[in-house]
Amino acid sequence: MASITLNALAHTYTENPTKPEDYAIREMTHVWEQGGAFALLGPSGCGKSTLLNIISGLLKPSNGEVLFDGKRVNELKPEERNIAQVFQFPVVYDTMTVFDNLAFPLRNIGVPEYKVKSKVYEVAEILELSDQLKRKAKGLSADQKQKVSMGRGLVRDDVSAILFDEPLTVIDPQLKWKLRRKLKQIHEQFNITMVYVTHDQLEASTFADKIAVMYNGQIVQFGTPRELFENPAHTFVGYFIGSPGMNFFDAELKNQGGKEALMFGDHEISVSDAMLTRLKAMGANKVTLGIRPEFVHVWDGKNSDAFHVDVDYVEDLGTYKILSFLFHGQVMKARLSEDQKVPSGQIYVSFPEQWTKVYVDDYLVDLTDSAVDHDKKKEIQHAN
Ligand SMILES: Nc1ncnc2c1ncn2[C@@H]1O[C@H](COP(=O)(O)OP(=O)(O)OP(=O)(O)O)[C@@H](O)[C@H]1O
Repeated sequence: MASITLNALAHTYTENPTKPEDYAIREMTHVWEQGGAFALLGPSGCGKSTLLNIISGLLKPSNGEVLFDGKRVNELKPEERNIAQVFQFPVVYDTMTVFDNLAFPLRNIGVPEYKVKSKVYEVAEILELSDQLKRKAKGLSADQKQKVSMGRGLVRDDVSAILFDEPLTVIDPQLKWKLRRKLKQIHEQFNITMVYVTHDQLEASTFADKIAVMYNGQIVQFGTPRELFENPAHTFVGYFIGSPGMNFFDAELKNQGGKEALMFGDHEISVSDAMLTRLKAMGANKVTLGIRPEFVHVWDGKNSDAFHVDVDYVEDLGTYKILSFLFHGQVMKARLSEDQKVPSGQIYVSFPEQWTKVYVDDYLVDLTDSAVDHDKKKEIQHAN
């Protein structure tokens, strides 16, 4: 078991990189603490597999270091790193029995046979494979094979970490949920550092205590599922997490009757005085505002403090409804609870100040950070 540190790590597949886009991994420093259950979440092509392959040693990074428990491992071969990796597609030996497949990683490092037996039985029990041990792997279904693949990752006590690269891709939807729960249970039982790569937010949040959201070769936020939902640090996190994602609209900082205000067309959007002061100090005249559909307040009747908007349509999703409305010509969404009246025509909505997030150059303006910190985050993204 180990912590995994990525220190000023960057990777390019291009021989002579000249611009940030030439990097599959843009410079990042990141720590996966020992024993944690983590997810690496991001869309296709954002660099997830590249990062996993660098950690496991299948790929040599262009810059920076990988450290396990503080020790540099860049020069170690994959087999010397004690990392177990479970891939999208099962890696099993078809001609071997399930028992021999599970025993393989242990026999490979010369573990005595009595220990092999007890460990294989233990892992088979957890994965509900005990009654399959004598079967040849060839006859197993895809999800049983993937369980064997996972088991091969779990049998060794000496692994520093287990990396899962979209491990449930080939699993039936009904079984996915069960296996995800199983993995979580295994994590609690074994206390091994686990990094679970996926493009699926539900998979990430059911498995992981903390999720790293990756976008364009950068980890743009590392936080609990709740933090990512309530306080997206980057517009991409707002857009990618949640269903539907965050509403975004552009606003301008203007002087209205001697006082600064954030305006969206003719509408003044309510943010704190501290935020207005911060934006002025940053020289940020144009900002992006974000509010989750769950936090848009839809009033039942007329309200002088709310915006008067047009209902576009209402989508019924069973236990809740999504209302689409037009706000100054822009389509926005609000989530209605089951018991909420379905509005039509013209209605009143408001955006509670605490849930109206302000972004400058895609990064959250966080009043708990200094203005300098905001610029630093931007700089990191544009580094290399
Ligand atoms: N061997 C390679 N040679 C050149 N470019 C590559 C290579 N492997 C990946 N890339 C590029 O690096 C970027 C990151 O790819 P990577 O496979 O790491 O992303 P990913 O998030 O794992 O995507 P997916 O979920 O589709 O596998 C992409 O632009 C991809 O085209």
